[in-house]
Amino acid sequence: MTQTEASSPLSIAVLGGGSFGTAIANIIAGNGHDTRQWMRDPEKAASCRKLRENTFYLPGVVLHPLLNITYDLEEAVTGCDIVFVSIPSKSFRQVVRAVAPLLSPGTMLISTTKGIEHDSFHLMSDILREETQGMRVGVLSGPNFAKEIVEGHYTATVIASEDEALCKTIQSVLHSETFRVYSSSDVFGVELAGALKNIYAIVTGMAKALGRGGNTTSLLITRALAEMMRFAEAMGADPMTFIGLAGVGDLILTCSSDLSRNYRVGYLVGKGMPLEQAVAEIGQVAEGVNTVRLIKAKADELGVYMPLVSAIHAILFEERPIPEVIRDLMSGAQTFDVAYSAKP
Ligand SMILES: NC(=O)C1=CN([C@@H]2O[C@H](COP(=O)(O)OP(=O)(O)OC[C@H]3O[C@@H](n4cnc5c(N)ncnc54)[C@H](O)[C@@H]3O)[C@@H](O)[C@H]2O)C=CC1
Ligand SMILES: O=C(CO)COP(=O)(O)O
Repeated sequence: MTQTEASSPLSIAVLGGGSFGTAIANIIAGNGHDTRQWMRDPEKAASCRKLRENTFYLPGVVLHPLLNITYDLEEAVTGCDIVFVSIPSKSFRQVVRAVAPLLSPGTMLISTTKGIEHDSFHLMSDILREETQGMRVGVLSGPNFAKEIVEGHYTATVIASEDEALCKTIQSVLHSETFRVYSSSDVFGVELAGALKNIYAIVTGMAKALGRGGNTTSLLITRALAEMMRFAEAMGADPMTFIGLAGVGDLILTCSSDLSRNYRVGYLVGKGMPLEQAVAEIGQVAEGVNTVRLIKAKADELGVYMPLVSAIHAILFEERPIPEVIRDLMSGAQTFDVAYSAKP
């Protein structure tokens, strides 16, 4: 597929019946493409088709007439040029494995999932490459609340792929009057940024619950960025990616709004609710909870200094009292503000 081909209508599937899958599918249908959204639950699919509304995840939003909703995976992906995968990281591999034999060679596979696979530490693009052969792979990530996208708030995101033509196609397919798509060739950095920022949304949500103000939020977001960049560098990603939309852009958004499920988990735990109950209360995926465990283990293994990750891990999984953890954080060594320099 070339850039010029993207201007004619394409066949595009979105896997996942949640809030983000629905938001993305609605944009694509709005741009005139043959769009199919797959959700595994036949009853939910029938309800969305009948009501032209996803009352389960995005109530109040009218689904575009060109959006076809199905629970039949084969029907969803057969003959598709592009398949977006909007499935939580926990089930991502299982769904990709099921869809792989149904895809034509050269299909563009785009992950929108901001998480890391449990046990393997694989990112979603790794899974796409491992479970399929001969496909073109990309990652979509950025400051993108599904609810705000469908409400038409001006929004931008990032498509990351080493395949420049793929980036151009995705820019064309998603671009609208209210939605812009920037490109990056740093797949690993963009994907890592999307997963990492969820951790700090839990932290800032907790700070809000404890009555902390703007100074504290700013302190947390800025030091979170420093941690993210340090970790990225240790993992071989380009730290500069983290000053873009998928890095600091998404960090600011998710750490400052209770539209974020991760922020809300942090808020509820900060108010004294047990973690499991907080996760159940949210009722949608909060990827950061699992990501905290994985990043803490990886940072320890690599010897990367990540005091905020250690602190939130101690609160969520080591039963350390919040005031004690905050005291430790505030009494840590006072080091340099900015560790990166443009100077040689
Ligand atoms: N909601 C948002 O504003 C944004 C979400 N994302 C990311 O997109 C990914 C998906 O998130 P959401 O759509 O928000 O999640 P969600 O919690 O709203 O929905 C998840 C969907 O996946 C489905 N699902 C779960 N396990 C499945 C399985 N085994 N087989 C088939 N379907 C399965 C659920 O039934 C549900 O329809 C997450 O990784 C999230 O980080 C990215 C940007 C924004
Ligand atoms: O990634 C998001 C916005 O960019 C959504 O964040 P949550 O998963 O915390 O809701």
